[in-house]
This record gives sequence, C-alpha cells and structure tokens, in this order.
Amino acid sequence: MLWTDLMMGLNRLRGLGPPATLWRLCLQCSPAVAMLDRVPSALGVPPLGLVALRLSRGIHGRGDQTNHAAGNRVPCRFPFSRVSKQDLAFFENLLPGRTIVDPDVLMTHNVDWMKSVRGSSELLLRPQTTEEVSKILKYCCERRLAVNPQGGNTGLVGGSVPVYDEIILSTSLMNQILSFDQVSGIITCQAGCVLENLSNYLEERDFIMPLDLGAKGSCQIGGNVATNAGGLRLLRYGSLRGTVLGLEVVLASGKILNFLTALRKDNTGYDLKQLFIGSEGTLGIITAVSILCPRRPRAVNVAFLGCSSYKKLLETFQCCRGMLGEILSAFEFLDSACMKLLEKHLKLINPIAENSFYIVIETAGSNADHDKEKLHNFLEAVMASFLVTDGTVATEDAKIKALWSIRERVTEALTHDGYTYKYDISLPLEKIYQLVEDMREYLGDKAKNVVGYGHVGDGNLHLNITSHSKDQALQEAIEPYVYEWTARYRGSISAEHGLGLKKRNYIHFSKHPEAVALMKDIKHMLDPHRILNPYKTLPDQG
Ligand SMILES: O=C(O)CC[C@@H](O)C(=O)O
Ligand SMILES: [Zn+2]
Repeated sequence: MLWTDLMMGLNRLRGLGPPATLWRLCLQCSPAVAMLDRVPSALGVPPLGLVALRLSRGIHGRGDQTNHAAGNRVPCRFPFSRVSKQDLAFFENLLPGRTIVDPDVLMTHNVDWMKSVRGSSELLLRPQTTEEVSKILKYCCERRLAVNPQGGNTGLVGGSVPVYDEIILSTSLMNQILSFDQVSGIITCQAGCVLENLSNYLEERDFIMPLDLGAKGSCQIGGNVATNAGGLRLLRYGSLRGTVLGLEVVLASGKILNFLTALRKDNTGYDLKQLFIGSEGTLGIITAVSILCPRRPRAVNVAFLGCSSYKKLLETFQCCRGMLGEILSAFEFLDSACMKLLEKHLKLINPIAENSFYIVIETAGSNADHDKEKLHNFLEAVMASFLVTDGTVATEDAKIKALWSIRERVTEALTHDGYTYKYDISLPLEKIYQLVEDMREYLGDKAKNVVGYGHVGDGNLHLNITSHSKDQALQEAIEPYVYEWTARYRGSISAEHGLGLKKRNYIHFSKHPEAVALMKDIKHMLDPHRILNPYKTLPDQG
C-alpha cells in the first residue's frame, strides 16, 4: 500500500468541529459569575477595615463558610491577620490602580474554573515586577497576612484559589518575555506569560514550547511550573523538571532567589529550583523561568485509531514505540464513554468507526518523507495484525487540530455532564484501565458516568466520574477506594495535577510518613508563618 492509498483509506474525516476554544471561553467569562450569583450574599461579618470601601452588591464577607457550604472539607482558618485600612493604603501606594477590591472582579478570582472550590478574598494584587512581589510578601509576612498566588486559575485540585480570605496575588501582568536565544533555544520570561502566547512567539522563530496542554489559552507558565504540569508532549520532551533550566522565586520573607541560569549542566550542590517546581506556590512564588525549547518539527502527523480492547491498545503502543522510535511525540487515549460525551455534549463527530478505545498518535520530525514512511509501515503493521480496527491520519494543520481537539476537549465535555470527580493517577501501564473497570463495577448505578482517558505514553490515567449534582455519599464511596486501589499497585494519586486543597489529605497513599514530615520541615524553614498558599499540598495532620 502506498502512503497516499493508506491516507485515502484511513482518512474519513467528516467535518469535525473547530478546535478547542470553548475551554478558553469558560475560563475567562461568565459561568463562574453566574454560579456565584446564586450564592447567598452576606456570608459573614465583613472586616471593619473594608466596609467603607465595599460596593453594595458584594458577596464578600469573612467567608469562613464558603468552602464548607460547597461541601469541601477545609481546616479551620489559621490565625492570620485580616486586611486593614492601613494594609490597603500600603498596597495602593505600592500598586496604584493594581490593588483591586471590586467584588465583581474578585468573584472570578475566588472560584476555580470547575466551580468546585470557592474562597472569599477581598483583595487582589497585580504586581508587574519581581521587586513588587518581594515588597508584597515582605509586608504580608510581617503583618501575618496570608497570600494565594494565582496564575491562569486553570488548576483541577483547588490549589489556585483562596480557601478563606487570603490575598490573591495574580501574576497576570507579569507577562514579559525577557530573552530568547536562537542558538540554544532557551527562553526566559516572566511567570505570567500565557502558555499559548509563548508557543506562538516561539513558533514564529522556528521553536516550540516543550509543554502543551488543553488549557494553553489561559494557563500561565509560572503556574505550569509551580504545579509541574505534564500535558500532551511529555512523552517526547520530558517533564518540566528537566526542561526548566532556571527559576526566579520570591520567598515568603520577600527574599528574591535568582536561579535564572540557562545552563544545561550544573552540578554545584543541591538543585534548589527543583524544590519549587511542583510545590504549588507553598514554598515561594515563581516570578520568572528559563526553559529549554525544542526546534519546531518540520513534519507533524496525527493518527486517530480505534482499538477493540485495552490489551490491543497496549500492544499498539509497544509496536508504535518500536516502529516510530524518535519521531513519536504523543500517545494518548480515550475510551468509548468519553467519545459518547463528546458527541452528546459538544456535538463532536467521531471520525472513525465506533470502538472501545481511541488512540491519538502524533509524530514530529524533521523529514516529512522519512516520517511518512515510518508511519505508513507502522499503520500497515497494526492494521494487518488487527490490533487497530479503523483509523484516520491528518497531516494538515486544521485536521491535526480537529483530531487533537477530540482528546483535548474531554475535560470540557465532562463539565457538561454534571458534577465531576477527578482522579489523576499514575499506574503501571497494564493496570491503567483495570481501575476504570473496577470503579465502574464497584459504583454501579451510583455514578452517572465513569470514564478513562489520558497519557498512555506516560502511564497516566485520568479517571473521571460524573453525577447529576454534587453527591457527598458518592464521593465517600469513591474515596479512599480509588486511593487504596492506586496504593496497592504503588501508583501515584496525583500524576500531574498536584494535590492542592482537594487531595492534600491523601498524600500518604503515595508518600511515606518520613517524606511527608521532611516536606513539612522544608515548608516550616521557608515559610515559618505559613502565609504562602495555606491549606494546600500538605496534609492537615501527620
Ligand atoms: O480533566 C482532567 O481530568 C484531565 C485534564 C488534563 O490533564 C488532560 O490531560 O486532559
Ligand atoms: Zn492530563
């Protein structure tokens, strides 16, 4: 079979919808506001200092009940100070026009994009420079004011919004690219740069970001690094722990740590920047990063394939690694339950015949003919051996985007299905789908849908469960069952999303008590007054 025959045979794309833009819309606009409008106002007694400044329509209050009201188990508020008139005067002097108390603006910053966690902050600060962040933290540390660092607010574990009245420190205005070296491919930029803007900037210069996520239109690089986000290209380019070469971080005391080196190799003592990667803003606020970027591949192909069983999917993966080798850049999957939700809620069209599992394979290389030949041989092999029953291939940009959007928009489709319980699990590859099947059987008709998708190439399953509305009994049935199951196979209960507020108390399923104790010591050393992103990452006890 020739490449063209194969393409014609496989290509049965039937007018797929546009790429994932709705995600971006959801994050930036009204749904969060609409939900908050249903929250009863005057949730508590407002702090005296702010009464005079408050607009009459505010839902603001002490807010100690907001997360409790939403059914989130949160610890009691730590004895932080409350923002006073004097504090406000200090911030207004430091950040004129960027010290925000407008309740309408604060609403969107107080709630996560899934609308599952809600804080009651009354103050949003928008620094533009590292020095401003340093002055804010020094002041907050002295005054014992808690601070919630916030990037694009696209996190999935409640780590990016306040729990009570923490001051929100947004990095959105820290969005400058500081330098880019064409030879080494190292970009240095401020933390608030939106991932997609960085990608566009680099693509114009024939490079790409080593990281790609469904939330790229809103998420910011500082937040990506703070959560050690994985995404769709990790299989090829590795995690941010490898591609981040340098960081600039402001500690709780206001001290600025400048590790903004651009060296590939540096074994001079402990690699301190690693402490901040994945620490979810609990140890310091990342203000700038330098990242090693790969060259933009000259040829990109995407194959969307169907498999009748998970076993066959894994065999396809093995074959794929062997035959595609260095040009393989992604191997992702979704199950048929995900496909049904995409069809039902987003009206996406399945481009191939119905199957139990769907795979998205991407190749990225420097020689189109060479890559085509390899992909052709691989597709021929998996079809001849009946590992794959149907498929389609895209080489043009628009079709590549359309195929990718099927995988990228699963999260969005789930949000339309009801309340979503999200689990982000690392497991040995052969166990990944067994968890979904066991969970389906175990929950029976208690759940509306139990679906599995994720990054097969990285051993990372996204197990998502939906119910008509938030159901405490269902959550208690799922947890700790899902974590015990994961621990039995020595998996991780958070592969790439972090622990945030929602998963902090389950850390023991993946980490020994000694490790957790050491984490607490490190936290105490770097942030003795616990002002940075309190109630997140570390467990309440133990
Ligand atoms: O929504 C989720 O559970 C996963 C989101 C993201 O990590 C993805 O891989 O699509
Ligand atoms: Zn993911």
